[in-house]
This record gives sequence, C-alpha cells and structure tokens, in this order.
Amino acid sequence: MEASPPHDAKPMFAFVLQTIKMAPQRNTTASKASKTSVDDFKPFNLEDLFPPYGSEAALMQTAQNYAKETLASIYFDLNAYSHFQREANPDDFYSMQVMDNLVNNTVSFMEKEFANYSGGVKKVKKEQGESQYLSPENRFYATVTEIGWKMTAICAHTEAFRRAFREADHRLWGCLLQGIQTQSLSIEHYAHCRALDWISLIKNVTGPTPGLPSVQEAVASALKWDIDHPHHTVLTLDGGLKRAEFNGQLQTNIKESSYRECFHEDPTAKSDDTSSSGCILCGSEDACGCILQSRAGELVELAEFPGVGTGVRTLTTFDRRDILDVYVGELRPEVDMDTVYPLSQSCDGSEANHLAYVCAHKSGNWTRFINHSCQPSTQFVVRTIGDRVVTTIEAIRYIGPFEELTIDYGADYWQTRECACGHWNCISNPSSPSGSPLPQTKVLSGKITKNKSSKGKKTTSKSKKVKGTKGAKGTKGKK
Ligand SMILES: C[S@@+](CC[C@H](N)C(=O)[O-])C[C@H]1O[C@@H](n2cnc3c(N)ncnc32)[C@H](O)[C@@H]1O
Repeated sequence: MEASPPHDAKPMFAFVLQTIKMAPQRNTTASKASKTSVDDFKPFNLEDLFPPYGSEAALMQTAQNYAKETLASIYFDLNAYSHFQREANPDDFYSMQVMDNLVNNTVSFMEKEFANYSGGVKKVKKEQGESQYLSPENRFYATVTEIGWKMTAICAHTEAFRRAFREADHRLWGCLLQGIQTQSLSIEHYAHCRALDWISLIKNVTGPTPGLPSVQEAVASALKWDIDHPHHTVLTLDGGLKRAEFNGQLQTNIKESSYRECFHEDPTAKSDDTSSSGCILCGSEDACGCILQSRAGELVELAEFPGVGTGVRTLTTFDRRDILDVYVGELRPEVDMDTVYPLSQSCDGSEANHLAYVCAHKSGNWTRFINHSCQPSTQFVVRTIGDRVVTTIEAIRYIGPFEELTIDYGADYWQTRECACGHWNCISNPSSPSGSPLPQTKVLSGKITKNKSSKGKKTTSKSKKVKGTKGAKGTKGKK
C-alpha cells in the first residue's frame, strides 16, 4: 500500500529544533492588476539565502528558524494540554496523574520564575536604589514586559515554552518573544477555544511586581468570544476575529459527510458496482469500521488572506504524503445554489464514475477553506476508507509551520473566475505558459490520472477536472 499513514500526533511536547525556511507568502501584488511574467524574476542573492557561516545574519536566520519551530511546538503542546484535560477521568488513575503533572509543571514554573524575579528585585533595589528595579537580564522580567502576563500565562502551560525559557540563548529567546507577540491573537484564540484557564495561573500573583505590567489589566483583556469549535472562527486581516459564514449563515463543522437529506442510501458507500478498492487503512475489501484519525485539523487555523478570502494556515509541519483529512459536506445529487465549495465525488477519480456532490457551503470541515494555488502544497486523492469512498487532502511536499495550505481546484474552476495566487505560472496569468489563451480543458479533456501502481489511490489532478464537473472543486459542475 503506497498510502502514507494519517498524520498523527507527534511525540508530546516535541521541542523540535530543525532549521526551516521562511514560509512562502502569497504574492498579492501579482493578482489582477499586475501579472508577473518569467522576465520579472530577478536572480536570487545567494548570500541572502545562505549567509556566511558564523555571520550575524546566519546566526539570526538560525535563531528565527528555531523560534518558528518552538512556536509551532507551543501550539502543539497547548492542544495536547487541552486533550489531556478533556480526557482526565477521576476513575482512571493514569489520566489523572498525567493531568496532575501537567498542572504541577505549569504552576511550579510560574512560582519559581516569579520568586526568582522577586529575589532579583530586592537585590537590585539594594544595590542601585529605587531607580532601577531589576536587571533587564532577568528572563522573567524581560518576558512579561515584552509579551505581557496573558501570553506568559498561556505559554507557561507548554513544555516547549518552559524549555526554551530555560535553555534558549538570548538571540533565540528574543526571536521567540517576537513571534509570540506577532501571533498573540492566534495563540489566545487557540487557547480560548480549548477552554484553557490561564487566568487562574496569574490572578493570585502575590507580592509587588515593580516594572511589570498590571495583572488585573491582563485579566480584564481576556478574549470576549464564545468558546466554540475552532473552525467556526477566522482571524481577519485587520487583526480581529469573525465567524465563518456563507451568505450570512454560520458554516458549521461536521465530522463526516451526511447523505440522508437527499438519498435513501449512502451514494459513496463501498460496493462492487462502484469498483471501489480496499480500505487504505486495513486493506479489507469488505466494509469495515475504519475511520481516518487525523489530527491535522487540530493543528491548523482559519485566517483571511489578501485577495482570496478565508484560507487555512498550518500551525505545524506536514510531510509529503501526509493524509491531512477528508473533504466532507452534505452529499447531494445536484450542485445546489453553492457554486463555490462543491466537489464531485467519484469512486475512482473519473468523471464517468461520479457518485454525488459533496456540498460544503453550510456544513463541512476545515478542508473546504483551503484556497487554490497554481503551485499547491496539497492535492485531492480519491480513497476508500472504512465503508466509504472519500476524497482526502494530502501533502505533496514538506509544509512548514505558518504556511498557507493550498490545493489545485482544476483548470475548469477558473474558466469563469480569475485566480489570484500570484504564481508566475498562474492559470489566469496571460504571460505564463499555463495561462495561455488555449482552453486548458480542451487540451486535457479525457485524460484521467489514475495511479495504477498504488491500489486505492487515485489522484485527482487538473487533467480530470473537465467540463466543470470538477474532480476536485468546481462550480459549473452540473452533470
Ligand atoms: C472553496 S472556497 C475556499 C475558501 C474561501 N476563500 C472562503 O473564503 O470561504 C473557494 C473560493 O475561494 C476563493 N479563492 C480561493 N483560491 C483563490 C485564488 N487562488 N484566487 C482567487 N480566489 C480564490 C474564491 O472566491 C473561490 O471561489
């Protein structure tokens, strides 16, 4: 079986220290008004990319990369903390012990570092009088003044933060604090919708806090937002939050596709006539109870991106072939009023074997928000999982933390719309080879990409999304 296992939890409290490149950003200026062409590209300055070993630029680049990985580990640990909190059960000794350890580690970190700071206050007072309370070298003092009590309290719940606090050098710590500050709304929202009680950790801070911001102000500034499913909320470009809505209706999160509204039987059920193959998880040719246990959805967030609306940002890393999740929605025989989100589900990725439309404008999961790029990081793949044929979203390369996830909707989707991905080879860019006036669908019509070497894996590529039926996403896809 060529399929990779679903992306699963990494070792808890991973403190991954590996170098990564800055996440590529959308080239927003390249859309509509100014299309880029191959000639617009300047050669890379190799020294910027690979500064000389030991130079300040090289050290800074490494520190920024480490900081980014540590920041991703903070999200991972926050998620793990909330997971253990939910799972803690007084009848299960092990789960209670894990939770006790997590709480103790958090509380003792805060108490110890606050005591260090208080000790430092007295020392400096004695030596230098009232004018200077504390040496700025005191890490707790520097941290709370830089990122505030709220971020300190939230991040103190994570091993990644505590460990970096103890071990990181000044350069890395500075980069990490900067990263936390930049992502503060995202971190707070992430903790908030996991019901993390960070206030209790600091509200009883006793003793003087000279030089530090007010604890009360931090508590009063706690996010006023319903505790709801994380994927019901979008981080906006202006630094706020909004509900995920379509035509004024909240877009709700569901775990699996529903069919009962329009069908008596599940049209995507595994059966002999649909020539569907064995379950990719257990290999069984018969219906089995397997479900994809992907954690990827817990480590992404919805955020607005310029020119393309809501999109999906990773908070972790993915490797090539990671199965991120299943595209879910309401199964319908026809594309309803929705021309934005529907996906044609077939049993083998071919138009001829179309089974139903997965309509996700009202109910769906986070995958419906993945925007298109002509150089995407993921792809649609038709798979048999459990007793159903589904379309999964799978990484086609390494994806770094805080990168926007993108996918190829297929040439057909862009026949009536303009793509704003900004890639030099963008389908809507007249000067790019793929943006040539020749209709792509004509050229590609009928070529259905099936990876026959891997049983049960049918790649939905541009070439299959013909005549608007969007093997992946498309709109004009009426049969
Ligand atoms: C499946 S939805 C993706 C989520 C969507 N951005 C939202 O706000 O809900 C597809 C829609 O997103 C927008 N979109 C996605 N990728 C785009 C791109 N590369 N260029 C322009 N618009 C894009 C278009 O409005 C498209 O119809």
